[in-house]
Amino acid sequence: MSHDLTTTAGKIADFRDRQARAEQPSGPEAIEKQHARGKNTARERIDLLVDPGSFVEFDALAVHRSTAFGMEKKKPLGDGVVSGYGTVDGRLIAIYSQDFSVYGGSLSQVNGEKIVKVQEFALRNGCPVVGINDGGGARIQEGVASLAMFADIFRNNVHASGVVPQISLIMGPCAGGAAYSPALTDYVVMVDKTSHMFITGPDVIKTVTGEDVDMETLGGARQHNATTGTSTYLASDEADAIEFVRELLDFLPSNNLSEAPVVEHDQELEVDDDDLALDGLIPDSANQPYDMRKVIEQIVDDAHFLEMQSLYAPNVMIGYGRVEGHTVGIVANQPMQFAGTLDISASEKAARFVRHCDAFNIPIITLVDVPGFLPGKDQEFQGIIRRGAKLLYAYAEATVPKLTVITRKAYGGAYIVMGSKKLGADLNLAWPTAQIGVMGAQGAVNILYRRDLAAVAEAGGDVEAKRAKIIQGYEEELLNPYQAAQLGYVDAVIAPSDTRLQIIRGLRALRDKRASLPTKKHGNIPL
Ligand SMILES: CC(=O)SCCNC(=O)CCNC(=O)[C@H](O)C(C)(C)COP(=O)(O)OP(=O)(O)OC[C@H]1O[C@@H](n2cnc3c(N)ncnc32)[C@H](O)[C@@H]1OP(=O)(O)O
Repeated sequence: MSHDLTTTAGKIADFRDRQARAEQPSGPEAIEKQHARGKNTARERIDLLVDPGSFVEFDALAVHRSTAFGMEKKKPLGDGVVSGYGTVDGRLIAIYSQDFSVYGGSLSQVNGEKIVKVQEFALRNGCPVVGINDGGGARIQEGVASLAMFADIFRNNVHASGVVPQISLIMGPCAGGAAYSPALTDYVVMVDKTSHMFITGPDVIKTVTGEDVDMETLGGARQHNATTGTSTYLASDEADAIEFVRELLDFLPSNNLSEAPVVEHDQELEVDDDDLALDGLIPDSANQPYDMRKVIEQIVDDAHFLEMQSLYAPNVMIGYGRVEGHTVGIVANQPMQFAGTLDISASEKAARFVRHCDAFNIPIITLVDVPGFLPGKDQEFQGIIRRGAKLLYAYAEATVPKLTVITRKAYGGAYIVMGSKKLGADLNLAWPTAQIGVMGAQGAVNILYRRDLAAVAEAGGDVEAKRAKIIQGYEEELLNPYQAAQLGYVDAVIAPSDTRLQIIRGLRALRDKRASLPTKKHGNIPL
């Protein structure tokens, strides 16, 4: 519609037209097509995420500059990404959301510049960035101009890492090099069935290797949550994904110089019945599992634990809770899964979480019941030495308050790794059921008493009775918390029922902790 642009009314009307076109750059059919795929539009997603009416858009009228393949004839306003800032529970976030209806949400030079603008806004103003991905990667028609924008985005991702939280929502395809931007961010939330991430797609794989694989198997949300560890959370639908992100943001500070929001919480400083239940948690037999989640839930306010990567390496649990309204990061061995051993996946999962907490001033509570690193050729050949070392590195490097509670087993290298005193934990507590030692009784006795046991066998004696006796002696003498307590490597042995109160007091005491590392450009974590 043409307006009389010599008048103010005409100019306003023309502006309104442009606004309307920018809101629906591909028309109502494209919106219906998106809905038919079970997906929201780019704008609907932003509306779901931010507080009502808080979104302020940047570059709604931007258009691409390409002329290849007749592109000049189709220049949708906004160029395939909606970007700007808004608030979540009143706190500022920067946001961009790819619009699949415009050139498949692909990244052009112009819409890449829009994303870069949002990243730079976040870095300057110290707010989290949420990127909603639903696109076909580099815009093919723009060639290297598009690839170069990815380089800008990746560089910004890296520069923002540890300065502002970065969260990626994958709500459609995220393929090729494009997948590396989410990979560089702190959290990757995927939606079951409708989101896919891969570096090379099924067609390329078929051509190069001859393998047949479908998109869901190759890079679906379940695969990235359970197998690759790329994704933080498997959302059942888009609303669930957005709810998770809103809650996650609530646990995090806006940047590395600010504190996470503190929630009013009246904390009872008396041992209550739920605390007392922990006294009966540990089974008499060291081989019997129990659910470490019960300990976590007893420690955090309202038993509310927001777990990250719950489907990946479940032998270690990581996530956020609050204690007296303050955010804490929890790292906990889970005896219900592979006896709580540390394998490569668990080590890497926990290491990255510890580093994230450290970057954002979030105290770390470590709950230990670990029989050791997972033995086996497979783990050794895949580099458990190099990759397990990441967790050591992360704990030793972290300067935030670190509290460790040993509930049962803490053997060998795994004892050292899991927030041990000499690795730099501030407060180390152990339950009377703790077994701190170089290894479990069975292994120790087999090594130390091999000859004695062989001699008994040769003499026709009862080897098993002898073994049981030595094991009992070993357990009584060495597999307890008291040697560590005598040496000062645990600060106190406490009743399980005292754990919540001790953690509250410990966190209060450590609230103003100051610690720093030697000045350097950066360390060189084994990667
Ligand atoms: C650095 C990097 O990013 S390298 C990666 C480069 N990108 C890729 O390899 C992915 C290319 N795209 C695809 O494989 C597919 O389009 C998918 C998987 C993303 C989506 O598949 P579908 O859901 O079947 O959608 P479809 O293929 O019809 O694409 C939708 C529209 O987006 C367009 N489109 C998709 N990807 C791109 C792209 N990278 N550049 C330009 N246009 C694209 C399609 O041409 C199509 O346009 P049309 O509606 O005008 O026909």
